[in-house]
Amino acid sequence: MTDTIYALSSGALPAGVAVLRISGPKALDAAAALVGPLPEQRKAVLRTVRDAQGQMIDQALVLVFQAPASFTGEDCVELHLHGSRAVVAAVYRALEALPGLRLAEAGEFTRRAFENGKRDLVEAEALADLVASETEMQRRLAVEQSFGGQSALYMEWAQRLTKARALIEAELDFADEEDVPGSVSDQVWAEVGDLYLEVEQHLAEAKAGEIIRDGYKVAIVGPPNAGKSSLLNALAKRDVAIVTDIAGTTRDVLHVDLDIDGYLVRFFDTAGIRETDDVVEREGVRRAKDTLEQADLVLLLQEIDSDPQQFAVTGDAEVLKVGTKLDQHVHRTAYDLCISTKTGDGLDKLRDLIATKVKQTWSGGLVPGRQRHVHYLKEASHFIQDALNGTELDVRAENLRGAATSLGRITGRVDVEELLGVIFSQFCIGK
Ligand SMILES: Nc1nc2c(ncn2[C@@H]2O[C@H](COP(=O)(O)OP(=O)(O)OP(=O)(O)O)[C@@H](O)[C@H]2O)c(=O)[nH]1
Ligand SMILES: [K+]
Ligand SMILES: [Mg+2]
Repeated sequence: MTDTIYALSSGALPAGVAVLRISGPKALDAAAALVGPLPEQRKAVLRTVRDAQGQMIDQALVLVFQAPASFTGEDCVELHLHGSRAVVAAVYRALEALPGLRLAEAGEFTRRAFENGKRDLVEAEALADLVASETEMQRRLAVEQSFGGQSALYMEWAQRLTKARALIEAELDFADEEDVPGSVSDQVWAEVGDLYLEVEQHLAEAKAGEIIRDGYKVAIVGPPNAGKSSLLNALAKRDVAIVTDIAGTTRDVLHVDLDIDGYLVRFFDTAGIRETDDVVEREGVRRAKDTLEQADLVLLLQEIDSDPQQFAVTGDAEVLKVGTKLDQHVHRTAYDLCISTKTGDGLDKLRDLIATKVKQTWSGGLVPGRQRHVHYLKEASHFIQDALNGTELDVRAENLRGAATSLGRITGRVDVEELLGVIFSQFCIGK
């Protein structure tokens, strides 16, 4: 029999309330052992929680969810206890003493929800993202993927592919017979071609998902003493980086995460880029160049009126030229923007500019949320491409099956053969 599992589902203790969740075949018995007769399901009732000796542990709200109408799809009980470490420890001890019960492993409730068909993989991952979300956009993306149409989109694509395959296979089977229309296949391949474009378009938005989840990466680069670390500190509003008038102060890459208009933006302060014999500084410069290449946006800092920088900016990130120490110079048009960290001049404008840029990265629609999704989407796309370019009809059909299977792996739900049954029941070839 499946173990019955329990764990704290709410946050760190102490807290006003601690929600302890019990799930599995013995959940109801276990809860009854602690609180006596259980309330009617889905009705919160106050009960006294006692240990096996009858000693009172706490008073708690008890909520019963009977299978399958629960988060995990199993019998579930929630105890809303007072959120103290000692209360929770005492309840854990009481539960541990019951046969067939054990503490849940990380993610085990959600895993059971998946196994019992309550959520697919995309929804389960998105739920984890939602719980971990810190910015408004991370929340929105997670909600979109958890309860929006992400899974339905992949399911629909798999369905279209499977239908196309069924039609192609039908043509193979009935090729010699007169009663099958000569070329449904032109139409089928045109539709597969449309689908290919849709998948590619969706894949092209993978970057947006990555930026929302992992942050929009802004590299602060430039020659030594340009004021890079001063800018990082000004943005962070605290002394994160060491600032001195010695050129070559920063060596390690330092970063600060900011929430700008609901987006996670990660600023990286780097070593001033220059030729140097100093081994440590040279490593710093190498890291600075690395950071530059991986950035979504580069802030190229330079003191106004100083000699133009001597290094090439590589990578495909957009570059903003920022003139620094505006308090000591007059504004020059050679820069996209001029700032002074001393007076704060231009900093709001810089922030606004970055906000505008990061907002352009996601329009709020469905985008691949994770590397795992991107992997299978690319796999599906390759299969579709091979199907479109192939010559042997049976090989082409097999590629269509491969593509549908890849899509099915994203949600972990789409059983291609099952889909085939659904589709075949809708048409009447060979009837
Ligand atoms: N007047 C003025 N001085 C500034 C400003 N920003 C930075 N400085 C000064 O310029 C010097 C270098 O500043 P940093 O922030 O350390 O420059 P950096 O680009 O990080 O330098 P490295 O890490 O050595 O590459 C320090 O003495 C700062 O006080 C500014 O806006 N106005
Ligand atoms: K410096
Ligand atoms: Mg510095």
